Amino acid sequence: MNVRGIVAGEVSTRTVGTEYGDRELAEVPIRPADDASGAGADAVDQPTRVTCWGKWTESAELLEPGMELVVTDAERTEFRGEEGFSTTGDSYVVVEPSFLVNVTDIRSWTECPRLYYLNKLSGIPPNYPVTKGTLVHEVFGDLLRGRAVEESIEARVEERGLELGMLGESAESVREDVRKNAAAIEGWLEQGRLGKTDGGRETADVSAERFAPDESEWRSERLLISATFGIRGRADAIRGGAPVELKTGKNLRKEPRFKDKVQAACYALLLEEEGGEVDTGTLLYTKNSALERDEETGDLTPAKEFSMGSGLLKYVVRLRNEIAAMEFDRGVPTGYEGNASCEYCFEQDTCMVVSGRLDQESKAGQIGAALPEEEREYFERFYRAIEAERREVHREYAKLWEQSPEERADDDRALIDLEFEEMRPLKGGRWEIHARRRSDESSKIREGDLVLASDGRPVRGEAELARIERLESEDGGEVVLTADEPVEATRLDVYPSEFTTDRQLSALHDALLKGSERRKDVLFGREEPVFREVEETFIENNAAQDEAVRKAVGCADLALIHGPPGTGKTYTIARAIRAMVDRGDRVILSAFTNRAVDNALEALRDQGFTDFVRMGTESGVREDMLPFRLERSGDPEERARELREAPVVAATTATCGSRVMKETEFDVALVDEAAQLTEPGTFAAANLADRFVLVGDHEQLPPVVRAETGESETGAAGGEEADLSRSLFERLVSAYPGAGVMLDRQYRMNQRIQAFASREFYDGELRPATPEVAGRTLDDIAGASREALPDELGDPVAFVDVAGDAARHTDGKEAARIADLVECYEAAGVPRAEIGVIAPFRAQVGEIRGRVPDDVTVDTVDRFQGSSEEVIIVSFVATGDLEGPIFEDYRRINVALTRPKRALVLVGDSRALESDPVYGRMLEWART
Ligand SMILES: Nc1ncnc2c1ncn2[C@@H]1O[C@H](COP(=O)(O)OP(=O)(O)OP(=O)(O)O)[C@@H](O)[C@H]1O
Repeated sequence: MNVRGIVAGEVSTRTVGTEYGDRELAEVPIRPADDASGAGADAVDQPTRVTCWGKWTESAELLEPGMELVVTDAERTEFRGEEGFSTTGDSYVVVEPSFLVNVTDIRSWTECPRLYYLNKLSGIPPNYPVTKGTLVHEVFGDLLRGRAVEESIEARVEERGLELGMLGESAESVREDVRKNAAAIEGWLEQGRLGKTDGGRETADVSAERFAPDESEWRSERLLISATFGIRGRADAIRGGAPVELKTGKNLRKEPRFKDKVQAACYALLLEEEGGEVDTGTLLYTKNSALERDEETGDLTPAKEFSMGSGLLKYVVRLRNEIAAMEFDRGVPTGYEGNASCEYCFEQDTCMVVSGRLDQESKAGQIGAALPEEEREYFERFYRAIEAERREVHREYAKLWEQSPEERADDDRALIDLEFEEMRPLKGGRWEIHARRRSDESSKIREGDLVLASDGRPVRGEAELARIERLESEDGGEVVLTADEPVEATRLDVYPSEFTTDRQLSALHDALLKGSERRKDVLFGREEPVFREVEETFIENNAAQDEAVRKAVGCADLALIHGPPGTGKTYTIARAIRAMVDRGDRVILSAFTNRAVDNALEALRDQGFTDFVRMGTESGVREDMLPFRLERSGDPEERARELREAPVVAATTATCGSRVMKETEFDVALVDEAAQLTEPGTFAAANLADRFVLVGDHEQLPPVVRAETGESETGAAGGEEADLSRSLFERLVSAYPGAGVMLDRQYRMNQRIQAFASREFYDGELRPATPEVAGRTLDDIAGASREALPDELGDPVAFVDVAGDAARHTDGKEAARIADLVECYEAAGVPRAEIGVIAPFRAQVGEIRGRVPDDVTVDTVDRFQGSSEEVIIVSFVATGDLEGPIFEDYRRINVALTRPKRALVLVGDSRALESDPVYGRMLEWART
């Protein structure tokens, strides 16, 4: 039986005499979880005790009250009349099982806990050995899938042209390198095909039959997630049910390296959880085959097998527990936890620098002066906040097994209704998977997303990471996926990714540990930002825009452009970039979303400037910008030159944090949608340049933060997450008002429409740019007339009162009324595609979508930011005395109300809305 619960008090350890001699035990008081399978109904919520024997005391000693604990194969015990549980010989003790530790992290933790931490901080370094390693792995996968070796090498090296070019490598020398490593793989596969083992001592007791390499027994790259052990990873390959790991280094001993065994053992655990029996692991050291026998002594066989004992499996779980326990309170390892020797460590210097700069205790010691206290404190705060985000991502993972498929679908986290149709192998070894939808349920899944495609069981079944190439929303709609491995997909799940957390952490690290002193002086308020006088006039007809361009061009450190809705941010950005390029600056243009990046490029093109390259994936970049997209594959030198020499490079902030981009430098970083970026998220772009210009509006959507603010789960005072929800843009606007300009003339809304937002959010300073804008109405649209509208919709701003029903997140009556309104506008001659409907909850979005024609855009506020329509209808789903916030915060209301150009209709329950002061004022405005 498995016991799961929350640690409810202090753990006590002692030694007792048993019939086998003295043994250690640890007693852990726990509160069993509701679903504790073994606890029995009567024991639910009753504190009880788990006794952990022997080596498991090490894990038990890591426990603190509040942590979660799982003991597998526990047995019920009674001791002095008290019931409890105890570990058995088959048990595993798992600390904080919902914290999913990566297999590669467990591997670096065995080398040194500090290495694990350093890897997390600085991300994967851009260097040739890393890229070569990836290439060899890719070729390995290809060979297993039956691709010819030369073809694979050729194609894989070509694909990484840009990356290799930035590292200064030539295609020919890389191919040669990879070829040498691939020889080991090929030789080994060949042996396998002949039904032989490699003859090493470790394999003597492994029968050849068991590994009789029937092709169907092979699988390359397999994503494995364990709910029980809290471990996740991608195995390089699985042969006859056992893990095979590829290492591009050499190993001249008979035995695999210990850390490599640990890694293979992790995969073995993951495979065993699926029901297999794993008793061997194989490590393939590809460099061995590239060595000359007469120059090296030792065992040159690349493949080394070892037998997988239960002792090793338990050991890796204990290692994993150390990581999970340390991460519980987001601690920082010192290196003393392990017994590695710093002397032989390649990372010793980095380790000492990080310890020195952050004044951390470390086994390697410290070098260099510590950062000023405020910077260390800042680092600490943001580190913790980012790690809190990571925890939230892990919680999302846990939902993969905690929620039923229906619950996941209701939560918009999965499409569970697919009918699998067919799979086709693609050139290059990938697969194209076709399926059809059986309903038109909404979900968060979009084209271009990476999802977990499965046979219906994302954790225990067949599951693969797949990209959505096509996703039709209606019943019977087509779904096309591409994946490295075939999977008969009937279900797609949102794949929780730590990508953003990882990138934020390394941007934070780079900003503080590698950033210029001058930049930090300004960021930390020790020096004021400096501006050069710029005499030139850039924009004749808009004084604020013109000043914004002058600030952007003249800043020595930073400039801030505050752009309320429709004030020409994009136009100003394009003008500023041209002015900078004229002065000889190289510019990185970035934004939070692909859409904003493409919009800014479009504005540049409209202004006659096209000397830019667009970084991004094919599915991320908008079609009209694809011709400017920098192809990653090709000749290394050529590709790198294109990136290094372009006067303007455009990419999302996420891409700015990539390894390739870290190899480039710019004079200026111009970042749009900066108010939606966290501070570290902003650094990802700003780190690449000497100066930066942020453009945004902190009165619209803030950065998306998953972790809740307030009390943190450890009970410590909250607030650390709050740092992430405030953008650097917002902080700097209030710290240096003089460094910013607010664009105050809007080119979008009729005067009536903008009045409320101007007063409520922009101190009344937002005005229509021209009389034409101020006086816009539906009559300006060809074929449309306000005359044809019912009286209540005659004014550009209207309110339609619909008494709320009691439901929390939907309102059918309101949805029906909105469908009527859409018809009215259509009848009055407004094209459907010019009508947008905004609702606060996804459920209501679904409710409305079912009632209006497809070409009317219906969505939540977040999806509307940055866009506009002729007519906007807002559904409030307000009810009762407004218990919860409708639009989460008022900034969302600002976004909703500023999307329309010519007509705005608010639909809601006036009694409910009046109970809130801001909505009350909104009603007053809408009704006058
Ligand atoms: N100085 C100007 N003179 C004439 N037209 C302008 C000027 N500035 C902006 N516009 C026009 O106003 C419209 C809105 O500008 P733009 O798209 O740059 O706004 P934005 O602030 O980026 O909008 P959003 O709030 O949606 O991000 C565009 O059609 C643009 O061409």
